[in-house]
Amino acid sequence: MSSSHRLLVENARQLVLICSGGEKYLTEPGMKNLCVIENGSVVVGSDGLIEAVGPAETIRAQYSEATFEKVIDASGMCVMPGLVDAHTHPVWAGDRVHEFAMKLAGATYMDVHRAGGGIHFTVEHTQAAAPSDLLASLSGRLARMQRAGTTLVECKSGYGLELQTELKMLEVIDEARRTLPINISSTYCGAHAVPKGKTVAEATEDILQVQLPRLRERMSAGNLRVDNIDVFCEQGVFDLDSTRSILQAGKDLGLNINFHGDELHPMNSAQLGAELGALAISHLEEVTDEGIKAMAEAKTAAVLLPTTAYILRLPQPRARDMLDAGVIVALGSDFNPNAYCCSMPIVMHLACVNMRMSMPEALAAATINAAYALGRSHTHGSLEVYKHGDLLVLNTSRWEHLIYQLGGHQELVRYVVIKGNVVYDNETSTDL
Ligand SMILES: N=CN[C@@H](CCC(=O)O)C(=O)O
Ligand SMILES: [Zn+2]
Repeated sequence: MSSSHRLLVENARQLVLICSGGEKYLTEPGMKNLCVIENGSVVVGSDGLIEAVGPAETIRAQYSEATFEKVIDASGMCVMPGLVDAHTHPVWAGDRVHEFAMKLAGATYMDVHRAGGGIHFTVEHTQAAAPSDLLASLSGRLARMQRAGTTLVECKSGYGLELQTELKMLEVIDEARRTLPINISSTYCGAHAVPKGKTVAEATEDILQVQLPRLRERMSAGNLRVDNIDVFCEQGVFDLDSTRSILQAGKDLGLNINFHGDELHPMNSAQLGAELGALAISHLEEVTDEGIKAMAEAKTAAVLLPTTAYILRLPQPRARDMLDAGVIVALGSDFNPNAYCCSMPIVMHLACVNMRMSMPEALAAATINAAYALGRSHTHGSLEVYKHGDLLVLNTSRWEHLIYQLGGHQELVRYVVIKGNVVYDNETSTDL
């Protein structure tokens, strides 16, 4: 092969493909047996897509005449797909460090919410913020995530709760998607809380009659891209009926259903999601056996959020029961002013220790299955030919160190690559 290519990463001690048969997701048996090549190389073409992966000597022979814009010698290092964060709330103003102190002193999430804090506090600050300030803080947060290895991230609106601010947030997300290297899946979450002074019925009516129709106009005019619709289905927030009507209306607009369910109380959100053909449901700390069965049958991904259960001291999501039942389990950081974590390696560590997942299961959940939860597993989530050349080079000889070394990703991540371009080069990376 004599043509020019964007990137060659060669001689990786371990090349973790995740899977190699075009799988759109992995369930428990596949998650336990990830596809790993010892001493492997990967080639990314000038279109940013993976052109070849395989044993180093095979790639060397195949590309002996080729030229590359960049070559990374990954001898002694590991290469894996970029991580996928399937659930974040990264657009907001006004941190909530004072509430962290309240919660440490014993207040529950709903105590703070009912007292007008929590999401309401963030809504007030986000409504008042200029789009340029929101974009600046979003960009900084996404850069942090990228340095921790995330190359595809879901970003929600939901701190507006009225048309203008929800649109402002979605526009900021869209601007980030157009201008930053990180891949973004955008989610409309206008039903994140019931605005102060409104009933659930009034809030639902506003979403159905005002917000969604305007969103439809903006999307069909081609000046706003939104991928998913979300609702916080919870006691004291949106009940099952209002959740159903909002999600169905979003689906009618062509959005993927991807919502918060069964977090603090069993709401039968899992059964509702399965009935509506949801692509994913997040949280699920309180999911029932029937809900687990329904999700497995409907192929609705469970996006588990270990930071939330950790910070709020909630019961852990039943990851093992879900995996055993054949549910597609994915992971997300849930980055938001309540759970301030930008690191998927830390999320995987918590999933292993607190939710009893194995390291291969956690990595599959943070790559191919998280991509599935965002409807992107045909292009992301594994190192396979024709997928995006999004990958990490880790300064360690075994990939499991990324999970084992709690917080160690800051030293272990040597390069982050998106579509064959190095977007983070960590010269201070060390292998101890
Ligand atoms: N549970 C609802 N939403 C977020 C929290 C958002 C917030 O507290 O600002 C979550 O997923 O944890
Ligand atoms: Zn959330």
